[in-house]
Amino acid sequence: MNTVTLIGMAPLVELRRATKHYQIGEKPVIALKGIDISIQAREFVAIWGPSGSGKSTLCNLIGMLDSPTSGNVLIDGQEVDDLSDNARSELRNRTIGFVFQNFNLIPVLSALENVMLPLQIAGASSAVARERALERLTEVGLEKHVAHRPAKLSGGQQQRVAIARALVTDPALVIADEPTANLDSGNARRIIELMLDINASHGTAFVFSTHDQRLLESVKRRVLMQDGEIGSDSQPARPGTQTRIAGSRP
Ligand SMILES: Nc1ncnc2c1ncn2[C@@H]1O[C@H](COP(=O)(O)OP(=O)(O)OP(=O)(O)O)[C@@H](O)[C@H]1O
Repeated sequence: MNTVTLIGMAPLVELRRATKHYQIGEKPVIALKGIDISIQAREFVAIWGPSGSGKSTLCNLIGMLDSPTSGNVLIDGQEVDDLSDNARSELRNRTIGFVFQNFNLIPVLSALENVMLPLQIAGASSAVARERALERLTEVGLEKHVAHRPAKLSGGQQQRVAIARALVTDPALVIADEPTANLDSGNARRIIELMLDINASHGTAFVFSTHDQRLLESVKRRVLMQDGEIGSDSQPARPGTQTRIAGSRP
């Protein structure tokens, strides 16, 4: 499996002094206050922190789903702002896969058809899409459930389908925004373990967000968000760094 397609000297994704302001009526909301962060190829990064601290906004900027109010986003050293909308979408589709809190599967399609879809949209034949989708569903442990529609699957199984779908185009990076928010603690842990396994075996980089500190035990690089800024408890990307889990929720 050819997962990592961008292996330049530059980070996979870099944000420089990125801010994000929203306007609610008259009231401005400053969601990000000038973030500097680099995600390297093959990294596994947890973005954690309390509700409203800016985790989703940060994930959206890293994944090019949204643009910063000021500052820069670079993908493999290339300024995203310099790209046309089409070039930007093409780069995003080629580089990044997404997993969402609500799974976002298409209810009338089977697990297999859901996973085939990104490849078919990208122009792959049904035969190729089917073969690759089956491989990914097998990797996430769902080879016996390929014909099931989402409603016939548990939450944990639906999220596995969503992970298989995110991986099917062989992205260098998967962004998972609160992927465990709708799962019980056992399934939540298994989803994190699955992402860690895929990261270790295929080199796919992962950025996932959570407000649940208990899910951070196995994750070496943790970025703490606090009021739109990166907090001082964040762990830098250093191989072998393992940190003590602090006792209280952020
Ligand atoms: N589309 C929007 N319009 C207005 N304000 C927004 C919008 N999206 C986010 N915000 C605000 O920006 C701040 C950061 O929100 P964000 O969703 O990034 O935080 P979060 O840490 O992901 O929170 P949660 O864990 O609850 O999802 C919050 O004050 C939020 O209300």
